[in-house]
Amino acid sequence: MAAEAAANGVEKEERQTGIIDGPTNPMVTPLLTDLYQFTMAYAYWKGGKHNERAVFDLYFRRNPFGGEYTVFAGLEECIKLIANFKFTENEITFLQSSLPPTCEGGFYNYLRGIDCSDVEIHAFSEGCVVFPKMPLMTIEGPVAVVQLLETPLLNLVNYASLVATNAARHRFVAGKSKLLLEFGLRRAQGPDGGIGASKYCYMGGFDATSNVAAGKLFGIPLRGTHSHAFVSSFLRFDEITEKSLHSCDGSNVCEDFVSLVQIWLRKLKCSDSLGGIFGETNLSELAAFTSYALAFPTNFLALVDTYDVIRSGLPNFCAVALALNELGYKAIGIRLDSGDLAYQSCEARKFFRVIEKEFGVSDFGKTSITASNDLNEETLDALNKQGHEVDAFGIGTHLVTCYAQPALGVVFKLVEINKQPRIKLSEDVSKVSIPCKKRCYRLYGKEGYPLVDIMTGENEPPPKVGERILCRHPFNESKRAYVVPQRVEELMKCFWPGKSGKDREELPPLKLIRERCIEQLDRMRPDHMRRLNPTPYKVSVSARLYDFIHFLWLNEAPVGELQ
Ligand SMILES: Nc1ncnc2c1ncn2[C@@H]1O[C@H](COP(=O)(O)OP(=O)(O)OP(=O)(O)O)[C@@H](O)[C@H]1O
Ligand SMILES: O=P(O)(O)OC[C@H]1O[C@H](OP(=O)(O)OP(=O)(O)O)[C@H](O)[C@@H]1O
Ligand SMILES: O=C(O)c1cccnc1
Ligand SMILES: [Mg+2]
Repeated sequence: MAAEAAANGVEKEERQTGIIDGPTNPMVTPLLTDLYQFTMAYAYWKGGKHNERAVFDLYFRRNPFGGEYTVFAGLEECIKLIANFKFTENEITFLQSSLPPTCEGGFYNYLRGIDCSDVEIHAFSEGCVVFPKMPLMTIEGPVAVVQLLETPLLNLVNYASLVATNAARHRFVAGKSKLLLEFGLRRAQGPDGGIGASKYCYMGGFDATSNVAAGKLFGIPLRGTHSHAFVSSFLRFDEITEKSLHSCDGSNVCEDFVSLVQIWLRKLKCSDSLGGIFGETNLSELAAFTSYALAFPTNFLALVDTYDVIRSGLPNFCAVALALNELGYKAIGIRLDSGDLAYQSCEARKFFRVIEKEFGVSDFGKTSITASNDLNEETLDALNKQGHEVDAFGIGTHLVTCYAQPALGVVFKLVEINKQPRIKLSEDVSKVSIPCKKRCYRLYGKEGYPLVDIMTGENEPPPKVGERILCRHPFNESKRAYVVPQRVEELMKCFWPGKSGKDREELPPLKLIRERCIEQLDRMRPDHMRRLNPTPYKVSVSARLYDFIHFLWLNEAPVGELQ
């Protein structure tokens, strides 16, 4: 394992060519592709076609999760791959042993020499809200090289965009004021799934992750509580040997914090307003909470459902929180991880408010309530409908595994070769590709909302503010509309100029991408965003592009013969 890691390190060093770092995951190499990309590359090379200039579009056909929007994610990792795309000798040797022995040696010399310096990439900015059929990325370059990129680019964009969209959808249901914590690492599809989930859930609007490696790699805020194991690991109070605690301002020391907690529990039991709600609480749980508070007096948050939330966890938490309060500390709150989260959160809030009033502890009623346990869009929606008092949600399995829809169908299709537009036909009209190298615009209406996205041919004049333009459904003749845009936004920017001499768009830090994503989602018309029967956002082509698609379609489709 160590030798392998060292070898990977050497390979990585050998590969570094650009000023852009390599992909986050060292498994992302030019070999992370399907075999058929190499066999096609060989056949292109053998046929002398490998340097023909090709244009591919990367796009998807349907929004995920029954919604009408998608968040585009994964671009930075794509550019990191492109910037460092170079075969190592070791990889060439492996390829030589994997392709048929009839493949000529000259091909491997060709592979040795290739990189992405002649590849040009235009793309939407990462974190943008995107829609079906629009090219998210356009990749232009020597056909054999771009062909090799198909699988890794799809791999880097598919899950990233899916999980970022899932996160955005969870944020939408939870509401802006809630703290959203991604807790999915243990359930994610392997280490890369876990790291990717943390990065892209943050991008899609989560506030923090429990994944420490992701915190280090991407600067995502880290948050966490503790587990049931910590609570059940305690049997008795006398396990706590170091009982002293400095007051928050350091002015005095409480020599026996354990006794102070027990005094507060008795006070709670005797309280007029709380009397009768609980009797004997679980004392091993109280020992666990006390010990945790001694370890983290400024960050005390307790998981209260190990034995019984109302009869034990809640009063035990409050006893510790009030003892901390006496020393000038403010407890953070509780986490609920089972049972009826709406009911329990409301009960907990009542309990906190009573304490605030009865013991005069200001803001105790606002003590934070975190909820977790198999949460998803539906449960968040159900909690909202019932009414709840949860301030923060910890979400794992459903979020990171994209349980509701495990894949986004992003595809990579040839749209032009040697300046000749190409089309892929299908019985299923939604699968017909849109030919040509294109330009993409978002047209905004009077109210400031995006109205429609439109694709035009590369050399068509762009839509102009205040000028009426016909927007046509790419395949359905009767669906068309005139639009007078109040604002026109060109959507694709050059992220990798190749030899074009264009400026390269900078890759922004994750935090800025997240801000862009949140801002774009906010700017959408609400009916596109609602969960039930959202209105589809219109994606269109110019009249000229429409005519050209259908001309090419007729040209390429064989005429049937009836017998
Ligand atoms: N008020 C509520 N309305 C709708 N769904 C809820 C509500 N409260 C909790 N849930 C959801 O109900 C499900 C309860 O699951 P389950 O029965 O497995 O948990 P539990 O038995 O309470 O907890 P555990 O088995 O983890 O101790 C979870 O998916 C949770 O998110
Ligand atoms: O439920 P998720 O959305 O995946 O969130 C993460 C879960 O992971 C932890 O416990 P774990 O599930 O490991 O054990 P538990 O089911 O017994 O709580 C935590 O207590 C949450 O319940
Ligand atoms: O910090 C937590 O509470 C946490 C982290 C991961 C999974 N479940 C909970
Ligand atoms: Mg669980």
